[in-house]
Amino acid sequence: MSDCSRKCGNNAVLRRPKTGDKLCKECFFDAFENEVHFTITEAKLFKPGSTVAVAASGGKDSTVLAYVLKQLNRRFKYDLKFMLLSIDEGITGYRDDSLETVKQNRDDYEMPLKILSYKDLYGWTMDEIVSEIGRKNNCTFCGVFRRQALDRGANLLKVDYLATGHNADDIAETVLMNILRGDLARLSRCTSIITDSGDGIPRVKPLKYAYEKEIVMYAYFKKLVYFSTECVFSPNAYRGHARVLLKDLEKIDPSIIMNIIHSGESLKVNKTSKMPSLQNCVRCGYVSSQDICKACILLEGLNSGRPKLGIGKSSKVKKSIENKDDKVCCGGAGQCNTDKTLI
Ligand SMILES: Nc1ncnc2c1ncn2[C@@H]1O[C@H](COP(=O)(O)OP(=O)(O)OP(=O)(O)O)[C@@H](O)[C@H]1O
Repeated sequence: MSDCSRKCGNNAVLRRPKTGDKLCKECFFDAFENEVHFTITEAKLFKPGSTVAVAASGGKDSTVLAYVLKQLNRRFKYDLKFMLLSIDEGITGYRDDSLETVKQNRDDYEMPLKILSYKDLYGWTMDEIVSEIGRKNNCTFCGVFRRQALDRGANLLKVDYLATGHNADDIAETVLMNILRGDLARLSRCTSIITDSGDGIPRVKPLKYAYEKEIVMYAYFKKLVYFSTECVFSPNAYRGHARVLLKDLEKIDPSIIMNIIHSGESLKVNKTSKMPSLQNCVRCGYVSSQDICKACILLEGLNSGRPKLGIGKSSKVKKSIENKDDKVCCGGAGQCNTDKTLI
């Protein structure tokens, strides 16, 4: 390859997927880290002196996130403390292996690690849920439970922020998905770099503008240890379509990813559109747009032998629950997410 475009005197070893610049390794690291730093400072993501839980799956995004945050904290004196928070969904041959990677990250980056499991929080592992529901709708359970589990973990650790490794591709995919579904409520909030989990601990996305391809390159050239196997259960089909579409568009012009994010950020929801109002779940207290939150409904279905209960339309679900004696979410087993003492 030719000379580094930054004229540092080194040979370029890569072409940046985001900008097309030909860079040497050091200049790429510098550019990547400076952009994440810019994202953090522009959005005032963290207050100095705070504690941040990094949601760590062992995958490339959260591994790079933990590593870069540590670098930037030292370089720019953010005065932050970090912890790793992992959710063990109970997926044999996938999460058990990736958690070993997270433990390695814990040692390498000197960040304390907390692991919470679905089994302890909800009484079910994903392996058990899949044996009930099959492979078709299992992502619904996993996504809903993980979101709540991360919030519970952040509360348990008493951190000031929860940082996730969502990258630019993830956000652009979500914008596309919400447009395709006509989901205005989600469309209006999916590009936010800071979101409120409902329990007062903000969720932040420092890699919001980092391209997935660059995250992989950064991890590769830094020789970071991460887990790259796909989940053994079926992927979310709808997101899969948005993903394929985005990858095709990226081939035509990589800046399409940023353009989609910026378009999503600029969208204003028409005031006449009906938006759900948020309240607290009457069972577990978690923030929800319905009387009973999605996690409690899914759990109700599992515990009452009707695992598809939470999969359909919410109006049908409500009717079905009202027709049943549903005073106890977990059938009295004491393992449902109404039991806050579990964490
Ligand atoms: N089991 C988990 N425990 C803790 N955090 C998680 C877990 N799964 C996902 N996350 C968080 O949510 C983010 C987005 O998750 P997603 O499932 O989209 O994974 P991904 O894009 O493959 O990211 P990664 O490469 O970090 O696994 C992750 O970067 C991580 O911060």
